[in-house]
Amino acid sequence: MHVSLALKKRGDGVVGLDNFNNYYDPSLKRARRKVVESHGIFIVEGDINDAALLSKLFHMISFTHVMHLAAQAGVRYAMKNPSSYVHSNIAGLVTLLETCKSAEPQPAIVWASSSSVYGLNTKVPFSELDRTDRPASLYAATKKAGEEITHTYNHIYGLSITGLRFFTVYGPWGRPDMAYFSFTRDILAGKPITVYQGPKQIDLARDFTYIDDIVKGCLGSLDTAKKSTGSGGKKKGHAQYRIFNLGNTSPVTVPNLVSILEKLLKVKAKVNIVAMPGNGDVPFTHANISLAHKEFGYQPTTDLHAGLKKFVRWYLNFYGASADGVSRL
Ligand SMILES: NC(=O)c1ccc[n+]([C@@H]2O[C@H](COP(=O)([O-])OP(=O)(O)OC[C@H]3O[C@@H](n4cnc5c(N)ncnc54)[C@H](O)[C@@H]3O)[C@@H](O)[C@H]2O)c1
Ligand SMILES: O=C(O)[C@H]1O[C@H](OP(=O)(O)OP(=O)(O)OC[C@H]2O[C@@H](n3ccc(=O)[nH]c3=O)[C@H](O)[C@@H]2O)[C@H](O)[C@@H](O)[C@H]1O
Repeated sequence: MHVSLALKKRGDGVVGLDNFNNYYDPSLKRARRKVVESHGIFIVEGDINDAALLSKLFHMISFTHVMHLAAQAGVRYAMKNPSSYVHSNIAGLVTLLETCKSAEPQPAIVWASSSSVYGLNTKVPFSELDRTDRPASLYAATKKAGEEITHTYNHIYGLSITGLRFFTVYGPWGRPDMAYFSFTRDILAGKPITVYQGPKQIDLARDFTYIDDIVKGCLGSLDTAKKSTGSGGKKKGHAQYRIFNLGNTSPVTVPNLVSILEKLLKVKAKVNIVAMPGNGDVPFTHANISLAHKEFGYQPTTDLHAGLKKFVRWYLNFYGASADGVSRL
């Protein structure tokens, strides 16, 4: 949503595609659709596995770029519904790449990988050159596989491809399954929240990255993603294959996230602290963002307090003062 609005605002033509699945409340997805369509962005309802639909779209429109964000997200849900990750993050990606390599001309592709590919790395901050062969979750493994699969489409068909490893993105219109969102909902409803703790009771920490900073990184990488040199599936010159971290400048612990929310919501949280279950979570993430900064000037400017303040303002407006998680729009 945010990327498409930013592209439209600067004058780009934008067409979106989403299958509006029910991983979380589809009414939130449809509310986003209303916002983007009110700005003249057309959203096609469909699945990236629908090769015929993609082919029809690419015959109708000569896309110069593809910003591929469609995926089954969420680290912990992979243990409940593994096939959804294969469907969207592997099969769906390949279907999209097959369409792009045959397109005339081939679009430059920028797609969302994930900080989770760093898996069980302990060297921080994570650099793009660090090992990524020990994913801790199926989600992470599908994103790592995506990086390997996109590399082959660059190598064989000359597709220009950039992978962006986002680090725990949050902000207005975000995802209800993520901690910042579900904690806000439950704290306001007076329900207990569960805070996971790592080995030896260490606090878990994330490089929480505000959505507006991520959008700037996406547009920066789109602008520097040189168009492919191939056309119609035939490789010509050497096209770009790039990977960048898009994170923040310093990680914040989950207990600190909770205390910021308590202050913003003016409600004391009821916290159950439990040992981090073996659910694919990693104790911490922290990005080295120097490569994205050097290549396209990526520089996050929103710290967690400022970002959560904007998120809470949106949340109370969208769900209303009762904030019971039911949209009033
Ligand atoms: N939010 C984060 O913290 C974070 C961090 C790292 C990477 N990412 C990646 O960024 C991208 C966007 O994530 P998000 O957090 O906005 O999640 P999201 O679930 O809100 O957005 C993904 C969208 O893709 C759609 N979708 C899923 N499978 C599809 C399919 N097969 N066909 C068509 N549409 C499909 C969903 O309906 C959803 O609207 C994802 O690729 C995710 O893995 C997110
Ligand atoms: O950067 C990524 O690539 C990933 O970012 C995001 O994953 P995470 O960083 O795990 O975000 P999130 O679930 O908000 O948990 C935040 C913290 O709260 C802890 N957490 C979580 C839930 C809970 O009930 N209690 C708790 O302590 C939890 O253990 C963690 O320490 C995306 O969801 C995912 O799609 C992926 O893309």
